[in-house]
Parts: sequence; C-alpha cells; structure tokens
Amino acid sequence: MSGADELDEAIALANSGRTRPTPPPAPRLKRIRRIEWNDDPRRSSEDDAGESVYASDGAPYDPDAEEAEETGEDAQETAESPAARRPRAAALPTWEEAREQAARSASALPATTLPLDHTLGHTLAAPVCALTDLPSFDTSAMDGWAVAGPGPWAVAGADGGDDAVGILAGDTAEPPQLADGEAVRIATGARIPPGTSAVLRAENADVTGKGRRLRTPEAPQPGADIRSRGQECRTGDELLPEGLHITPAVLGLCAAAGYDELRVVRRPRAEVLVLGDELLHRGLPRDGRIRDALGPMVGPWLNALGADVIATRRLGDDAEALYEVLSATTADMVVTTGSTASGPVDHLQPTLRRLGAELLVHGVRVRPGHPMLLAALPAQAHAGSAPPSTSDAPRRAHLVGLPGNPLAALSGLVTLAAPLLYALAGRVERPLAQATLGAEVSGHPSDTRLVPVVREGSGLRARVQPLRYAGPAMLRGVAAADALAVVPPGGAAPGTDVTVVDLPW
Ligand SMILES: Nc1nc2c(c(=O)[nH]1)N[C@H]1C(S)=C(S)[C@@H](COP(=O)(O)OP(=O)(O)OC[C@H]3O[C@@H](n4cnc5c(N)ncnc54)[C@H](O)[C@@H]3O)O[C@H]1N2
Ligand code: MOO
Repeated sequence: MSGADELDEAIALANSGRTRPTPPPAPRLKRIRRIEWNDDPRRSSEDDAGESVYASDGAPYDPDAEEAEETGEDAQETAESPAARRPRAAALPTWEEAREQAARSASALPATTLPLDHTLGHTLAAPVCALTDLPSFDTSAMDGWAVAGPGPWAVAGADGGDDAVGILAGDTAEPPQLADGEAVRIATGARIPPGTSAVLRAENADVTGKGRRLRTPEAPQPGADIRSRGQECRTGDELLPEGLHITPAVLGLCAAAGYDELRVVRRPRAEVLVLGDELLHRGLPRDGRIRDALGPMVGPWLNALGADVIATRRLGDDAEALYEVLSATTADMVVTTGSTASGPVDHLQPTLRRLGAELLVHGVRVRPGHPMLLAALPAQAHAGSAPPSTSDAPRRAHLVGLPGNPLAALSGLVTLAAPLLYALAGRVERPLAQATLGAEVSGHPSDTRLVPVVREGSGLRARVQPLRYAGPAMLRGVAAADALAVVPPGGAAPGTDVTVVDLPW
C-alpha cells in the first residue's frame, strides 16, 4: 500500500473510531471460472455452480513502485512492466481535468423521434418551441362570475336559481357576449366571454333576486382572475433548450404546448462487467470471499445517470471471457469493476492492449479511485451500438474501468462515467453546486478527495456534514449520503466552501 493509500485508510479508520486491524494474509490461489452470463442482476445463479480450475498467483503488488510513482521518484521498472506503462502521478490529470476529458471524449448519439410518453429520461435533441399560445384562450382563473363593468350586475340569461352551472371548462360552444352590467357564472378553466372585464370569485359574490342580481362589497379590479391568452408563451416561443434532460415536468410542459412526440437523443446503452473470482452473489462472505457490492450498485447508478443498462455480467477473473465480451459488445459504454490495477489477475489493461483500445485516461489524481481508467475500444471490436431501428453510424464504444474498492468504483462513476454518459446523451450538465463544510476534512497531499456528506439545516446557504465510514472499501457512509464533497488537496477547514456532487436521485 502506498503512503497516500495508507493516509486514506488512516483517515477512514479515524473516522470509524476504530484501530487498524492486522491485515489478513493475501490468498495464494485465485479461482478462474468460465464466463457466466447473467442479464438480470437480481436473478443470480449461485456462483459456486459449475466447474472451477485454480491458478497460482503471480508476482505480488509492488508497493515500492507505487510509492515512487506517488512521489515522482524513479522506480526501477522495465519498459514493459505495468507500473512503467502507467503515467507518473504528477502527469496524471486532476479530478477536474479527468471530468473534462471524459466529457470531451464522445459526441452525442444520433437523434430519434419518440412518442411523448416514451421520452422520460432522454435528452432534448432540439429546442422545444411552443406550438400554441399558452393559455390558448382567455381563461377564468377562479370559480365565480364573469362580469362586465362595475356592479351590481344582472345575471345574463338568468332564469333564477343559484345552481345554474354557467360556462364550464371544455364547453365547446362559443361563450356568449356580455353586455356592460351583465354577469354569467363561470368555472375555473372556462373560456372568458367577450366583453368580460373581470372574474368575481364565488366567495365574494352575493346573488339576490332569485338568482337574477349579483353584487359584491368590493368590485374586482379590471382583468382580475383572468388568465389572458399567451400569458405564458406565444406560438413559436422557445420553451426549453436543446440538451435538457427530460423530467416529468418537461413532459407536462411539452404536452401543454401541443406535442405528441419529441426529437430526443437516444439513451446510451451501457453494459456492466463485474470482474473478480473472489465475489459471491448470494449469502454471507465466507472462505476469504466477499459479496459483490458493485453488481447491484453500478447498473442502477448508470440508469439514474440516463443510461439503459442492457446487461450486468459476472466474468470472474477470466481474461478470455473479458476479451470475448469486449470484442462483441453492442453497448455504447462498457463499465468494468475491479482489475484496474496491475495485480496478477488484473486482466483489464492487458485485454485493452490486446484489443488495440486507446487509453484516454489512465489514473486520476483523486482519492479514492485513482487507478480508474477510460478507453475507447476500436471500431472493429465494437459490433455496433445501434439498435436496428435507428440510423446510427458505426461508433467506437467507450470503456470505463472502475477500481474494485467499492467507494473507489463510485468515485469512477462520478469522475468518468457521468461526464461520458452526459456527452453521449447530448446532455448539458448543470454547474456543480457549492456548499459550506460543517467540519474539517483532512486532505490528500496532492489529490482531490471525494467525501460522502449529508446536507443539514434549511438556510439559503447549503451546509454539508462529512460522514464517517468513508474508506475506499466502505459504502456505509455513502449509502447514507446526499452528495459527495470535493475536497481539494491539503484538505478543507470547517466553514470552507467546497464543490459538491449531488447523487443522481
Ligand atoms: N501495487 C498497487 N496495488 C494497488 C494499487 C496501486 O496503485 N498499486 N491501488 C490500490 C487501489 S487504491 C485500488 S482502488 C485497488 C484497485 O484495484 P483493482 O481495480 O484492480 O481491483 P481489485 O484488485 O479487483 O479489487 C480491489 C479490492 O476491491 C474488492 N472488490 C473488487 N470487486 C468488488 C466488488 N464487485 N464488490 C466488492 N468488492 C470488490 C476486491 O476484493 C479487493 O479487495 O488496487 C489497490 N492495489
Ligand atoms: O484507494 Mo483506491 O483509491 O480505493 O481507489
């Protein structure tokens, strides 16, 4: 473990209020299983099923090489060693640079036209302009009386009775012209009759003379409670910009403005590959093996960011299976978990080299998660991202390699996967929010830290409180969090304003 990682662990331990335990010995054997296909993460087959073969571990991690990388000192590496291939710490992008690079690495997927009720969660591929004035006619804002001129008023066409319904919302007949001194009962949303000067609310009206006369202690102002045509927009006005994420409110507005279908960017298709022979998918951790925390987390997380997750597959530490799947993927974006480092069964980097993938980001100055990577798969390794019904040109799929430590994986989702997904979806990202830290957060000497926080208080100024249990292998903090605070190198004192990344739900 490098000095920086030790710092992370020490911070996490201090946060959890416990002392450093003796680390268990590293397992000597790694199981290699055949490819296991599972399109439904909830329908996991027992991981123990099927034949297993065993292979002995190769060389252990070399903490000295990592330490040299961290400090920028020369490590004694050959040109071919994995550590030699990885850029030195000082050359790695900062957290902000990595996000920008991920955002720049892909262009928006092609646009398509979908029925309005199928567009939720997509991105607008063109501005939405009003197809009608809104309101499209002068409308009563209240239940009451349409009145013409100052009162008292004669109830128009009244044949007596308080229970005459008058003009209702949706009445297809043109409302009758009101003469000065006349009134007619009207419902909220009904068309205003020509000649109306105001709407008198029912609760302010006195009806006398067997329903023939109407008076009020306080006459309504001209125009009161009339929503005039075009108040919200005129036909052709731009209501929403291209690049906006389609929310339920957007659906409502588009329907009100006359749309039956929308031009949208199709949602990026994502495939999740969970790597690691040590992972169990049911029951309690046992025999040195642990539960897969990322299979259940990554797909839904990508979904919340706007991707359609076509499969979550558990591949174990099987280099050949990984090669096969990456060669044949039909996704726009593949997300792998684990295997980003240079351990004996970390097959991701060798497989990317074998495929001829282009490494776009390889290590980021962020904790946890610094071994995360982003690559563009070669076009020939990508069977084509287009569902048959669309006119996609062949595109290169991207791969985001999330580190195996669960909070580090989440850091990779926030740092690389989210900006890449937004770029593919043509979605304009809102500027990240700022908030005031409620407590000190110790920093990494040279890297940004992402720290789970909860919002507190109800003032205008957002305040966030760092959570405990925020070590790289822990999810306990983030599972209770509202956001991640972006803590700059060196740390941040209480009362400091920091950037916060809201969790995507
Ligand atoms: N010599 C070095 N060793 C390590 C370095 C380094 O720079 N030099 N970095 C450390 C850091 S930091 C991280 S993070 C990990 C990244 O390793 P990998 O991405 O190769 O991940 P694995 O080795 O496969 O797993 C790491 C850790 O996470 C657990 N894991 C993996 N997948 C899951 C999952 N789906 N659910 C729950 N837990 C998972 C795995 O069992 C390991 O404990 O490398 C360090 N080492
Ligand atoms: O500490 Mo590692 O940074 O868990 O990514």
